[in-house]
Amino acid sequence: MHIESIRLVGSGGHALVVLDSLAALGVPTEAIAVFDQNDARVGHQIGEHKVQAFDPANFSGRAVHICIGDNKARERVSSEIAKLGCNLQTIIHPRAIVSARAVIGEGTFVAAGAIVSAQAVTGKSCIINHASVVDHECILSDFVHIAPGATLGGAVSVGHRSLIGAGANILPRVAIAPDVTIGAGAVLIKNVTESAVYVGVPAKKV
Ligand SMILES: CC(=O)SCCNC(=O)CCNC(=O)[C@H](O)C(C)(C)COP(=O)(O)OP(=O)(O)OC[C@H]1O[C@@H](n2cnc3c(N)ncnc32)[C@H](O)[C@@H]1OP(=O)(O)O
Repeated sequence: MHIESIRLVGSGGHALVVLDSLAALGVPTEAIAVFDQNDARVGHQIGEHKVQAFDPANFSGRAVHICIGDNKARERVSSEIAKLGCNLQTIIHPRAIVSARAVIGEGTFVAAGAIVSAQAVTGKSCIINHASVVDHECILSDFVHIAPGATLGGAVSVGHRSLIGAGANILPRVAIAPDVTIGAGAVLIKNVTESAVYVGVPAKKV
C-alpha cells in the first residue's frame, strides 16, 4: 500500500496506533499531519507531530484517515470530512493478514496481527484492531470496531457502529444488530437484535 501524504483527524491513543502503522508502511513523518477538533488537544505533541487545529479549508481533496476509537464520534467526523470532498484513506498494517478475496471499506484501519479472511467484507471507517480475527464471509457494516483479540467466526454479521470488545468470541453465523456493544471477553452464541450491551459467557444483555 502506497500513501503519498495523509491527514489524520484525532490525536488520542488510537492515533498512536495508526501512526505506528504509517511508519511501518514507510510513510515519511513529513507526509503526515495530525489534526484534532478538540481545542484542548491542539498544540500537544503526538509522536513527532504537533497536533493542529482542524480547519476544513485545509482538507478539500486530501487523503484523510479518522483516528477516533469511539464509533459514533468517528461516524460524525467522517460525514463532516466527506462533505469536504476528501478521500477516506484505508490503512492496513503490513503485518496484518488480509485475504486477496476480502473487501476492505474506504477509511478502514486494519492493525498489526489482525486477520481478515476470505470473502469477508468490511464497511466504511471500521477498526479491525490488533490480533483480531474476522473470519471467512463475515460482513461488517460501517463504523464497526473489532477490538484487540476479538474473534468473529465464519459468516458473522455486525451492524452499523457496533463494538465487539477485546477478546470477545462470536460464534459462526451469528448476526449482531446496529449499535450493540459486546463486552470484553464475552462469548456470543446467538443473534442479538436489540441495540444494547451484552456481557459474559454465554453473553447476556445487561
Ligand atoms: C486498544 C483498545 O483499548 S480498543 C478498546 C476496546 N474496548 C473494550 O474492549 C471495552 C469493552 N467494554 C466493556 O467490556 C465494558 O465493561 C462494558 C461496555 C461491557 C460495560 O461498561 P459499563 O456500561 O461502563 O458497565 P459497568 O462497568 O458499570 O459494569 C456493569 C456491570 O457489568 C459487569 N461487566 C462489565 N464489563 C463486563 C465484561 N466485559 N464481562 C462481564 N461482566 C462485565 C460489571 O461487573 C457490572 O456488573 P454488576 O452490575 O454486577 O456490578
